[in-house]
Amino acid sequence: MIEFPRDPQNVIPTSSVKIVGLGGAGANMLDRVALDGLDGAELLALNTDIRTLSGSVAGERIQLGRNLTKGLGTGGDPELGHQAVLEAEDEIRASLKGRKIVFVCVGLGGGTGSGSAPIVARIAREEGAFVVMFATMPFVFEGRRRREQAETSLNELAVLSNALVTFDNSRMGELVLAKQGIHEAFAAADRMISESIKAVIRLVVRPGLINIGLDDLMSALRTTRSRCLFGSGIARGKDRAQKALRNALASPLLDQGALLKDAQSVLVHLCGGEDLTLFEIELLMESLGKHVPPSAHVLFGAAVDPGMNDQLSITLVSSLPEERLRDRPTMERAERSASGLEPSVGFASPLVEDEPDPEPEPEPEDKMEEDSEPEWAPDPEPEAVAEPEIEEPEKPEEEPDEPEDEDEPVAEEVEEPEVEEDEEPDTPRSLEDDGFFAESEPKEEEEPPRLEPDDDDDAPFAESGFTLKPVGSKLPKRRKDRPAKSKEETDDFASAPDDLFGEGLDDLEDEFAPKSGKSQSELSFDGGPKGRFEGSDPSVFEGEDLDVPAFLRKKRK
Ligand SMILES: Nc1nc2c(ncn2[C@@H]2O[C@H](COP(=O)(O)OP(=O)(O)OP(=O)(O)O)[C@@H](O)[C@H]2O)c(=O)[nH]1
Repeated sequence: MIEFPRDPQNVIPTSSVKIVGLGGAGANMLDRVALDGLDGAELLALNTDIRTLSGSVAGERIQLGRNLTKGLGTGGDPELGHQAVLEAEDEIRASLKGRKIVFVCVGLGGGTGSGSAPIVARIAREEGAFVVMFATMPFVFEGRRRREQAETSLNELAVLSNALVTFDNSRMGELVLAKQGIHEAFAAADRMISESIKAVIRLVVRPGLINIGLDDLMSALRTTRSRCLFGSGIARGKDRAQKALRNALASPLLDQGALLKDAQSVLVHLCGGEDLTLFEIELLMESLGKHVPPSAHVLFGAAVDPGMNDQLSITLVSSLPEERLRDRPTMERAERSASGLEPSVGFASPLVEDEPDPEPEPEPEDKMEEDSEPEWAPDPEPEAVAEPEIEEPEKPEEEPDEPEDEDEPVAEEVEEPEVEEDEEPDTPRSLEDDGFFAESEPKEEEEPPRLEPDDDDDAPFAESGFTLKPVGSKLPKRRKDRPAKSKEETDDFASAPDDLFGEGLDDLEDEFAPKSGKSQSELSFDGGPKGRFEGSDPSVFEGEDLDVPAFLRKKRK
């Protein structure tokens, strides 16, 4: 018999792939991709801020707006970002020349990223590349202005990119615990994005038995105003196909697989070692079929990689229109609320399906398998990688699955989960307003914070599901008479966390300083009973009573 070697079709060499990071957030995402390790693909960082640019691990860096911003950021002005990138257009074009596929990572909402992303997409398209845009939307607490800037840019990107993958930072903030810092929230978001980028690159770049082409990818991510649904899991050993699928569905971006129920197309990629069997593939696809609608267009790809040894990985990519996302939690929360199964707001943990999956699964739920782990593994904390409850019979009393979160009852108090964009306050919310200084409140433990149903300030948290808990009315409001700040101070988010926390502490000091101008009265140290020394002679040395504290003796002189 003559052996016919299968030729991997449509393989894109990694050398024709470039990953571009725009602005501060893009640079951080790029760093994450590089640190997580991605062989072959070249990295290019573009930024106005020379300080951030020089710290980037990207092999290639281009400064934007050399003459315009002179090495500084744009201070949150997308128009400056737009002009700045035009200054470097020739350099960027030269760098992207000949690339077949260009991935662009950007955090929308600031000036450089929002202003330059559409231009970079245009240049890459003009050079003949397929452009996949990974964009984050700002956290809710960043305020309306940033969100509007992000929306404007997103609208342009929807037209200019071939595939647009959006991530909501707020949503990804759910990967960190309430008490973790904002840096952890960003880091968790970056890890998730990095995993998604790597998975998509694997899908289209790695030679496969059944390849997923760029057109398939485009079809899976076609919806313009959508959120990316992504999950990736890996497992080995007995039942590895089932375990890998379960781990992929455990990704918070899939809400335990619940969001796939509305997906119109789902891209599935399997990768295993040389022992990958057809039976495993069939089993896995059959199980997946229970999570996606029968009408969904399932794009399937598979690859054999000897390096996987006995492991099997599955990657799921899909997208869901934003309006569906808005509707869905509302309905689910209302239903659960009515059934008493769930607090009416604040789905801080990934959603659990209302009805258990009828599919009986052999694995016990009480532990994560030793030989399997979700590939994204963003957070060592237990609830982030909790086993999906899709296979368990209904256990209503176990539904709120985060007993360790002492702030959880706060969510139960709120009865009005829905907040429209328009209802956001006009002025950007400060971190103080949103309760970021919970830790600095000394009496936090004694007096648990209460969100009132009519408390508009706190409502955006309900919508976002972001797990940093507000302490509501206990915190001081930003002072109206604060002197105007410079543009960089106000808008350069690259330094925002430190700035904001610093400012916040100042505010707290100011707010709690005595308003009357009177100083606090002093406790008297002398004159009271002296306990066991009562009646004994004072210890006088060189005319000074040593029993009186030194600072009081000084005062008396
Ligand atoms: N995921 C993630 N998002 C970030 C990070 N840093 C900032 N962001 C988000 O990205 C948005 C834009 O921030 P930057 O990228 O720093 O801003 P820029 O595009 O460089 O613009 P300017 O600094 O205003 O010139 C912010 O509003 C945040 O929502 C990060 O490290 N990770």
